[in-house]
Amino acid sequence: MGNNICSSTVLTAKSLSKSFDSNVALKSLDLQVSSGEIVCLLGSNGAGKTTTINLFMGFLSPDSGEAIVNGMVVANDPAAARNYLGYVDEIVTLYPSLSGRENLDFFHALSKQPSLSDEECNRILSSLDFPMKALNSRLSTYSKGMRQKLGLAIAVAKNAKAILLDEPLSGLDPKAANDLVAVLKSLAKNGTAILLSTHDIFRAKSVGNRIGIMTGGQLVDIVDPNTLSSQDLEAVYLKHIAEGQ
Ligand SMILES: Nc1ncnc2c1ncn2[C@@H]1O[C@H](COP(=O)(O)OP(=O)(O)OP(=O)(O)O)[C@@H](O)[C@H]1O
Repeated sequence: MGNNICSSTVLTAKSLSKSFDSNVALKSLDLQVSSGEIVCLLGSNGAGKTTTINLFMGFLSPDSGEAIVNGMVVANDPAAARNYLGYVDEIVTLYPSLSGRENLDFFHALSKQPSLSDEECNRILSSLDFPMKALNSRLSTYSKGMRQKLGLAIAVAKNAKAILLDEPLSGLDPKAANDLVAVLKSLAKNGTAILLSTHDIFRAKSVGNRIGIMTGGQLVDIVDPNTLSSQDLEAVYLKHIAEGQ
């Protein structure tokens, strides 16, 4: 992990399973993500990545097993578990007619924190390399990369122990994707645990400390990207996908 933060487990999945009728979306997932660590879930459509994130967020209840956040079983009190979490989904669901600052203040208030001073707001947004001149513009004028940074700012402002991102790289241009990777690395360096889903093998390699490969609702492999070239990682991924079909 290469930082001085004492690492501890923030996210744990224990034999976590979820089906929708007869469709097994997630089968007996065991996974841990520690403070300061970035874990990428890589898998094709329908592999179970979003279901995993939704179970950690408490948006879904498991059929069996447990999603645990900072020692709390999420299903016992999803709202309390979410106090420790930041969440950035693919479309970054924020209020389009409010400004960036108004969105930040609104979501910050929902997490029952004291209001953010201008100084704190500037410090957080600058650390995420957010273009400050856009802060008072309506969200509907923001690019996806800017909305993601605002979503991350909401997480940072509430001191989230873990941030979960569902497909954050899809639809980003290469510079915005590079920016996001840099921001996520810097958040992890400061001790945040990060779990993200992606289809992008090469970005997963550049951002992840570990890469979990999922197919058909199962975590079939966890690889250390530092031990593999991009080509080898792609070959391992494609082999698992072929075996899962
Ligand atoms: N709310 C739901 N109702 C019914 N089936 C669902 C629901 N959510 C997910 N599924 C099914 O569960 C399986 C896993 O879906 P999931 O969204 O977790 O996959 P994913 O890896 O995130 O895929 P993608 O890359 O396409 O987002 C799929 O077969 C999907 O159709």
